[in-house]
Amino acid sequence: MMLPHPENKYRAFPPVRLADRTWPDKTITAPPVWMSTDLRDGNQALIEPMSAASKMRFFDTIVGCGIKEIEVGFPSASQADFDFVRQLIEQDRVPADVTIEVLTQAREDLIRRTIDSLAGARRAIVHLYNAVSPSFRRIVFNMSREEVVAIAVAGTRLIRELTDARPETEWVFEYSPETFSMAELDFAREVCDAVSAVWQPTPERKMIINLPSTVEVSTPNVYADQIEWMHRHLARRDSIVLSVHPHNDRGTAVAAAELAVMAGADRVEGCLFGNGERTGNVDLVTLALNLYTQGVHPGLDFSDIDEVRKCVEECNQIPVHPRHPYVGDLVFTAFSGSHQDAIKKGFAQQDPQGLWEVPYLPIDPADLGRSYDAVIRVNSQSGKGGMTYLLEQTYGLKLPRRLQIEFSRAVQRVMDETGKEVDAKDIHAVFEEEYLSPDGAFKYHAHRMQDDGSGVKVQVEAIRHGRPVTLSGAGNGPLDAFVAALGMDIRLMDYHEHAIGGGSDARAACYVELRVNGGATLFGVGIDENIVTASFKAVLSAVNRDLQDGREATAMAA
Ligand SMILES: CC(=O)SCCNC(=O)CCNC(=O)[C@H](O)C(C)(C)COP(=O)(O)OP(=O)(O)OC[C@H]1O[C@@H](n2cnc3c(N)ncnc32)[C@H](O)[C@@H]1OP(=O)(O)O
Ligand SMILES: CC(C)C(=O)C(=O)O
Ligand SMILES: [Mg+2]
Repeated sequence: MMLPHPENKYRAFPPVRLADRTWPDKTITAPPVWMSTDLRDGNQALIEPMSAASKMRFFDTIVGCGIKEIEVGFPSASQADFDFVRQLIEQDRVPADVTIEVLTQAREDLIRRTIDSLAGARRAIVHLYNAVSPSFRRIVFNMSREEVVAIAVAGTRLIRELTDARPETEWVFEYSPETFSMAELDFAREVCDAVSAVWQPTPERKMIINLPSTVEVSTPNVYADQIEWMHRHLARRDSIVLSVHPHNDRGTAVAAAELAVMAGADRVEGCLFGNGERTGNVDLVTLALNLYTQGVHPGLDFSDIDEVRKCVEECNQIPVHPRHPYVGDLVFTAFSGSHQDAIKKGFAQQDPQGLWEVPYLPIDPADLGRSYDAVIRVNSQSGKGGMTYLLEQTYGLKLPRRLQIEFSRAVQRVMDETGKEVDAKDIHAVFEEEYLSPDGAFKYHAHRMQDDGSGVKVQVEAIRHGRPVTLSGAGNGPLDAFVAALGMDIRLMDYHEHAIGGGSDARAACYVELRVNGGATLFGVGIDENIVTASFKAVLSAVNRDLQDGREATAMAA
């Protein structure tokens, strides 16, 4: 089935005539004022609006993130919203540097109730809105342009009158021409100018004009043009905080907000992780961290982002998507081999004091309180990089390169069988089974060693096929003597060792690559508190693997 033809049902949103637009050449060098509307726009979009306890928990989390303006509800809409505002004020829950905000329609009874809800507030933003776009004027209000302007002006006048009568509160006024994104620019300006003419803001006592993409209907460059146009044409611009409020209907709210700030916006309204009506409000966390990765501090704290997410998910009862920027479960995870390889090399070479340069990771997960362990995950698309990274990070095992290649085949076999992702524990289990298995033909028991300066003699007590045996040999060093004691055709091709852990718990890991009976080379691994014992165990590990592979070894005949 094809989608029906759209030409007769939908039309393109017209571009803005702004040939001398300046925003494309701008960069963002300072954060905007952030306003969280989680408790209003976010809350009104929930299947079940939050309880007072959840709202309070969410409020404290928003404060903890460092957001200084918080829209806490629509107090004329319900007793619950009214009571929550009262609770914040009466219980003195609002820190001195935080301002609460409330929304109201431009209707007299609603405005009166809204102002009542704020009695006793130290500072408050009263947010008035009415829709201005042609379709809303026609479909929702059945009003002319003049009548729509009159609603806004009357609402503003009443708020002015009511707030003037309560000078104990520091009042800030915000006006939103709702549906701005779909409105004629000259009319949006006309309404905003009419409102600011009533409020009479000054550079010392600014008002907020908030230009929402109530519904996102165009590409973000068009929204940026709309904002730049308003930025240039609004009356009393020096007395106005120009705010934007993008929704995400086309999935480009973050881009729209960023371009809008480049176009002159001073302030952004949104929600944490992008909750909100329909496809959501713009995600403040993504915006803030996008800035952070450009070297501009957003002035917000997401250093324990998982805690913030937990609160938001529990209060909203909506999970954050696993691929959500910065916070999703899978965003610091690489499954594919070439990504894992590059990330592993990046971490190894990253200068802790230098510029962040780990491939594929635009941000250091540690900055967000997320752990490196979550970075690499292994499934059938993965190469050796991921699995060896996990072994090193979790178990301190630093496999030499050729062993990595050999071992990755063993892990791949397991994944091909199960078809599932494996974690560090699973990988370690495969490693133990392959290299450290106690079930091999040879088992080390004990050894004695003599070094007379000209050579080394060893006597090794071992179990071979369940029977105790004593093996003796001499050589240039312990390993040479031990290989001689085995009486087999063995060539030592490569040898690596390193310590695991430190202090009294330290152990040694030895990796040997042997050619047994002229066959293909293979690795053995030994781990022990004693470095010599670890090397003997590594040789036996390789020999056992050779025997297991069904290759004939001279030892079998002995
Ligand atoms: C884009 C946004 O997010 S805007 C915020 C939206 N949020 C909410 O609506 C949540 C809270 N709202 C509510 O609980 C209710 O809508 C209330 C209590 C505010 C009002 O409820 P009601 O009185 O039943 O009115 P309702 O919401 O249905 O609004 C419809 C009426 O308000 C008028 N209206 C709508 N918006 C506005 C406005 N901003 N200013 C003035 N009048 C408005 C409509 O024209 C309509 O009038 P009509 O009945 O004469 O045709
Ligand atoms: C009230 C306004 C600002 C709003 O939420 C919107 O237009 O999306
Ligand atoms: Mg909104």
